[in-house]
Amino acid sequence: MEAPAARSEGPAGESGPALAPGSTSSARKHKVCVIGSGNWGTTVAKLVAENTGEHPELFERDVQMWVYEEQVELDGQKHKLTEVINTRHENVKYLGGITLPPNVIANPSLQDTVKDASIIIFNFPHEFISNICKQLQGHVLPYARGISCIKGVTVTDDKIELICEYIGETLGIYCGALSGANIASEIANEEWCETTIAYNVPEGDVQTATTTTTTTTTTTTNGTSSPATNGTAKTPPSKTTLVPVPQTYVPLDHTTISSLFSRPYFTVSMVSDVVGVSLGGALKNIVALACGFVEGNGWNQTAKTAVMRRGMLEIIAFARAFFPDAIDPKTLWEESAGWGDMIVSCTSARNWRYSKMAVERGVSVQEIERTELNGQKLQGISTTREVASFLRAKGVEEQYPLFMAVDGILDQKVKVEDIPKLFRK
Ligand SMILES: NC(=O)C1=CN([C@@H]2O[C@H](COP(=O)(O)OP(=O)(O)OC[C@H]3O[C@@H](n4cnc5c(N)ncnc54)[C@H](O)[C@@H]3O)[C@@H](O)[C@H]2O)C=CC1
Ligand SMILES: O=C(CO)COP(=O)(O)O
Repeated sequence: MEAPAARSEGPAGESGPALAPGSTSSARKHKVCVIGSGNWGTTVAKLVAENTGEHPELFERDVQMWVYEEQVELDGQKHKLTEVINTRHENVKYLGGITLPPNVIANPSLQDTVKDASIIIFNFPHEFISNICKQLQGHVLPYARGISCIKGVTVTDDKIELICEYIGETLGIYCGALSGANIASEIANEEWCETTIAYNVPEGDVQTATTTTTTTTTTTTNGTSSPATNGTAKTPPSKTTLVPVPQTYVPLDHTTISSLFSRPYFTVSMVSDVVGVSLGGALKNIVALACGFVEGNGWNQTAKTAVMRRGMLEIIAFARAFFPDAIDPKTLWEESAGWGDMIVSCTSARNWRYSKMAVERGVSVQEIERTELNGQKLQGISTTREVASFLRAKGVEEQYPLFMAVDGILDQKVKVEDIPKLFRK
């Protein structure tokens, strides 16, 4: 194996802004890293690294990608996954067959990955959030900003938090959310799709005419902005006192964030509804499991459509009940993070595919996750568990019959064929 790709030179210190090659501006560029290297983590690292390479005036070129280190077998020998990624430029375990840009650099150290990063992209299965955040505490720049691509929630007894809220509070930074109808393998193959990024530029960060904490803009791939329709959403008040991004940096606004994620094959819509974007992505995984169960049971598209419709009603009810000031109902209707994600998740994504397989084979979906996914995770399983336990703690489980039925099916206490009875008046 050839030597691992070298790290790029460190960023300039507070007093010495790094100048982009060929840039006439003295603004300090952002250093970007990705925490997570699964199917979606690696895909997002690929697309942002393409952009950091194409926008040297905005971003440092190299993107450190944290890899949960493991051994992989290649040519009859065991190798560290990080070494394989850095030499073959391919994540052979989680995104085989896709060549990564050489400026994606696999790093087994969490602390080293986030060192000097002003933009941190969080992208790993949500069950690891607490452990990872604990290890990151005290190691991120005080003014770093996050984008969570994670679909899930965190629940402690009768308290529920969005993943981006949890990250923000644990690390003392602001964190937005990216979610949409996004199948990693298709995007890695550069097939076109859309996504939604919810980001409220924190007060005190550099602002431009098109980005404020209360105004939403929709930024297209060509960088134009237009007024968005869902500008009424409010972000839950942050309990954290934020350190502003220093004015020496390139402004960290909707335009810069859009430039980091937009690709010709990845259309980004920037909004402000962090709750709608986060909950749409997290809760649709419960509905996707239900759709797989129903289809695996031999029922067809009409039954599945009923489940999707019922599921969306429960998502909206859940958001209104537990995040009452923050959800903008338009997000779920108009954004990729709403109905778009619901449709793709219930017709072709992993939670649907493997829950269908479980019923067809007569085994549990947990067993299928263990035997068929080669380390990938079905987020619907843990999200269902967490949401059901939260609803029980709140004493409102009867108001969410579909969510609770999925929990019962996972426990083998409810039969798939009993689902229609739950909705009889
Ligand atoms: N794969 C997809 O098409 C999409 C996934 N997402 C979301 O992205 C998030 C990340 O999912 P993927 O990248 O697909 O992951 P994945 O399911 O493909 O991979 C699992 C990952 O977990 C890591 N891991 C295993 N044990 C660990 C531990 N103890 N601590 C930390 N990490 C550990 C593995 O190294 C691997 O990177 C999820 O919330 C998912 O819902 C969102 C959109 C699309
Ligand atoms: O979120 C996704 C599609 O938008 C991917 O869902 P799965 O994790 O079920 O593959």
